[in-house]
Amino acid sequence: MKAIAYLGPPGTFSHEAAVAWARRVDCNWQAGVDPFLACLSLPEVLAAVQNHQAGAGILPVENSIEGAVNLTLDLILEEEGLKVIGEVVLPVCHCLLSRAKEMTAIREVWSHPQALAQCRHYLAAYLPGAKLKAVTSTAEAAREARQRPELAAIASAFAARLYQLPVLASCIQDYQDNKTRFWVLGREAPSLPGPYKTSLVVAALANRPGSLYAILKDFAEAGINLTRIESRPTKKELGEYLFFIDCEGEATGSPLKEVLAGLKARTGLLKILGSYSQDRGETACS
Ligand SMILES: O=C(O)C(=O)C[C@]1(C(=O)O)C=C[C@@H](O)C=C1
Repeated sequence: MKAIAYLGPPGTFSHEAAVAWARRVDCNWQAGVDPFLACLSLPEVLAAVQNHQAGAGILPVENSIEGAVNLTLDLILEEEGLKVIGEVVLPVCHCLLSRAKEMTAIREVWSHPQALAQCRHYLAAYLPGAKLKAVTSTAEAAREARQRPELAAIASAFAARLYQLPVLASCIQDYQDNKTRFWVLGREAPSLPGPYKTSLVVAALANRPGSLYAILKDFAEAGINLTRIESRPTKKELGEYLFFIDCEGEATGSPLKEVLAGLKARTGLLKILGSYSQDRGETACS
């Protein structure tokens, strides 16, 4: 079994999602071999899978507070050889980690931009004077907070244990039931029980009235439930969009198979990103 690549360093939420995925697929790891590969960025996670350094890669795709992770959508759109082989829905409980003796001693708060955004109200209420700094991951911020007591990191309880940092406050996200959904990228989906989901990207042939409606109508008439729709600019013309759609069912099974065949003939672009076992979000918090 090859490694699972994730956004590092160790202790990120992506690391927790990688652990959850390894448990789900019941990996039989070789004793003494680290089954996880920490990468510096999302493009590096993808590259590790592309060049066979890793068998799977974990990419955050959406968060219940902040919405889409656009970089992931753009990376997967350009990707040719890999597909979405799974998903992990992770509860995200943010903690304030610091060696500061009291809150008034905190001069800076570091974290991943998504985490800073998810805790916007807390930061405005409790640390209004602190300088906010966006870094590559929550664990990177925790690593720095270990070195500098005037700095606090927003990161997980898992990172607090790993970097031996005091937890000054926990569950500081602006909405309590915070979750991030990750895609697992790879070559072949493992055989896991259903229900299944399919992710795809579609673009209308022309920018005219009813073109998106015509796409959605096919799903509705076939009784297929859409679980998500997200638009991204085509990057070619202002006002032109691609639609990332997640729906229930497998691309090779009826009635989705017939709907996709119909769409292929009538749309400007149809890219199937993958069919995979649905995660009902039962993964436990760190
Ligand atoms: O920095 C981390 O811990 C990550 O795994 C990245 C990331 C993200 O990109 O959204 C993952 C989950 C949380 O939403 C916050 C940050």
